[in-house]
Amino acid sequence: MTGTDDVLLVHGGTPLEGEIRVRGAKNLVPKAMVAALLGSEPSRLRNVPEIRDVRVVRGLLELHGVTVSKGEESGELVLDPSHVESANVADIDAHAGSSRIPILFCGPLLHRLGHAFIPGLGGCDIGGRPVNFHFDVLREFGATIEKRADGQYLEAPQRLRGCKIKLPYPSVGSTEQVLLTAVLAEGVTELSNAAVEPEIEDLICVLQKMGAIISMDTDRTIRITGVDKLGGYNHRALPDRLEAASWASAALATEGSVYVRGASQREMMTFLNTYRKVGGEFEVDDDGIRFWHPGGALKAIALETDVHPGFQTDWQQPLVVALTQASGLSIVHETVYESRLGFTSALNQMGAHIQLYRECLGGMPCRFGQRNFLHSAVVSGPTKLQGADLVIPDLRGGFSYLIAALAAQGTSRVHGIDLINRGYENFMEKLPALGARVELPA
Ligand SMILES: CC(=O)N[C@H]1[C@@H](OP(=O)(O)OP(=O)(O)OC[C@H]2O[C@@H](n3ccc(=O)[nH]c3=O)[C@H](O)[C@@H]2O)O[C@H](CO)[C@@H](O)[C@@H]1O
Ligand SMILES: C=C(OP(=O)(O)O)C(=O)O
Repeated sequence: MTGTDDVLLVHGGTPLEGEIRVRGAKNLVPKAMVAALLGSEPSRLRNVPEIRDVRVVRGLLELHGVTVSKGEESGELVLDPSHVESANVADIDAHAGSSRIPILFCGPLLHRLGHAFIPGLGGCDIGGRPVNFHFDVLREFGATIEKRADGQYLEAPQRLRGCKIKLPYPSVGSTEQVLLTAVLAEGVTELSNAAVEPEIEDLICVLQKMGAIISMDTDRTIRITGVDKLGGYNHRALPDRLEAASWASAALATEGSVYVRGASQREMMTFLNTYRKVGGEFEVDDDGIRFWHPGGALKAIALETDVHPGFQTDWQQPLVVALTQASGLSIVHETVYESRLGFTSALNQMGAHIQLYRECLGGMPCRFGQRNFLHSAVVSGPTKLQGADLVIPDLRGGFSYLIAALAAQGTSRVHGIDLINRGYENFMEKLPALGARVELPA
């Protein structure tokens, strides 16, 4: 999509009503695809959504000699890593800035080839997003790393060795880096202060199916006993709890009712508790969750994002739009990313009252409190939103703008909607299916 194709006209004021389906998680599927690189046999990944991040990783894997083809069922990919050793990666620069996933190729490529090249990373612009923990842990395993103008060059002079690592912060990507590296390293790796997001547990399930030996303690410690060889896997990806929560927030903000087929309660417990505190209703059945606005006033809340099992940061932006419709003062403390509240200035242009603060307005001081970042917000509501011209800043901020435009009176022009394809499967079909009045400009 380019030019006017990348703009969506949203005529607001209609509640979202109906049913949509979520498939596998954006934050698991690409990593499970990378895991296939570690195997000596083909892997089958099911419940794969058609989103840009999957296409990007597919391209990268193919460049590295993995044959990726469609399986028998819809949403199934077969990944055959038999030709990795003979791949020609001359075009890898074309993948620079595509997503955050290339950094996770380090361990698998070092095991298979003894070297790896990682181009510049992409991902949402919601903070500095350094990768220092990743490179620190790879050095612990015995890798050498050289930073050049075009990216990072890594080598494993000998087989990587298991080690004892403590992460400075329970980073999702760094935990995945350790997992994807330790499974074939020599000896035992003990990782403390690990991230334990549901997508990480699902990646551990994938690796265990391949033959890895991994245990998880209740105190954020993960132990991995390296093995000499891994096979393939057959796995159904866990559902996307982030997409599900986005549609739930859209139902609340537009005073609608949306059944999210595929949504799973277990991975969404913290979100569901918060949703109930705001005044949203939900009903869980075996196939999904219905979310709705029961009528009457929504309640203001205090909300702090955190690592799992806390309130996931990727749920924050869509829910903030619903909080503009709650009565009273809501407090939001973003503790995972230092710059994830910038999207609120456009909501203010639409009529919201959101004030940002550099202080930690939460129960506990976070890493950003003394560092001059606008990472807390006070949302006063309820406020009537008016349609506006909006430019999408990042993935969840983008979906939040769609929600705000749908909840607003009048028409909004939302620019940059292609970014939403990175993590929301078929959202352009799902919106009208829920009764949203959206159109591409003539
Ligand atoms: C593709 C994917 O799965 N993305 C998710 C992943 O991102 P990602 O894996 O990039 O997020 P991390 O958990 O690593 O980052 C969390 C925090 O740690 C910091 N940090 C991280 C690595 C590092 O080397 N140094 C460092 O300082 C980051 O700047 C950030 O402040 O987890 C995030 C937190 O749940 C989610 O919001 C993203 O949707
Ligand atoms: C921040 C996100 O993703 P990424 O890490 O891929 O930028 C997200 O999914 O909201």
